[in-house]
Amino acid sequence: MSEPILTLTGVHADIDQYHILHGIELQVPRGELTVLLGRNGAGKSTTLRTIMGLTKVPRGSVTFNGKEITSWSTSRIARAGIAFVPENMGIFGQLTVRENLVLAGTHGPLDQSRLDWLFDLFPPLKKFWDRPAGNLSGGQKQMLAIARAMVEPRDLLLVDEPTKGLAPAIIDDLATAFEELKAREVSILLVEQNFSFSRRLGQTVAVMNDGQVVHSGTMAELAQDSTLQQDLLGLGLGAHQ
Ligand SMILES: Nc1ncnc2c1ncn2[C@@H]1O[C@H](COP(=O)(O)OP(=O)(O)OP(=O)(O)O)[C@@H](O)[C@H]1O
Repeated sequence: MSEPILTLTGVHADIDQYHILHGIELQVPRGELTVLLGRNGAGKSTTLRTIMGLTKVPRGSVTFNGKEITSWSTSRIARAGIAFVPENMGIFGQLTVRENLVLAGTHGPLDQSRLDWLFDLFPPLKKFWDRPAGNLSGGQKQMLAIARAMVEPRDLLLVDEPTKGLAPAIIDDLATAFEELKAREVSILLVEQNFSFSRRLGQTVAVMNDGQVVHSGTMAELAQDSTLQQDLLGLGLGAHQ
């Protein structure tokens, strides 16, 4: 296997006086989709925020593309090639799709070939180009949020719970969009609680509980092993199957 694009080794993280992550071990293979599962409060969002340099890391290391980025600023981490879609998506509802994308660019005017790449991935963005983003469906808003994060080329995409609050038909559209991203071998780390969505998309999986990764392996192994599933579902995933 080639070197993982991202490796967390013994990562601890604090928010104010609270110790939230207790020694995270996580590897994200290059060109694959990795799912981070776990019950509410397990520390999944904090793990993504920590990768982005948004929480304090008193111990441990984060390595991206062979470079240790643990103490880098968030803007430097983003420029180094990590895109982040937080749970609230961070899109502007009153601005058009085009305006949302223009505002996300940091290197001047949008690159047309990049836009064509994004339209090919997410056709609704082209269709609703001049419409307010607030009028898009929940799944289309997620597509716009991902497009904003990747409006300039990035090597790794972090997405926090994209299915949250979405109806099943919309989740299906979103899964198709992620399959398109996978087909382009974008490296993705996806936080999810929806196990069927995760099983459909994930190649690698890590499961968190109480600020630690308690299981990691292939999604195929987890999908076939009902005992293992039962153990992990016992952590609280069952309600979201
Ligand atoms: N700003 C904060 N101040 C104090 N504690 C926090 C803060 N943010 C998160 N926590 C705590 O950190 C722990 C991990 O939260 P986190 O949001 O990372 O979990 P999660 O696995 O993403 O859960 P969810 O699916 O509910 O978002 C939880 O116990 C949470 O209460």
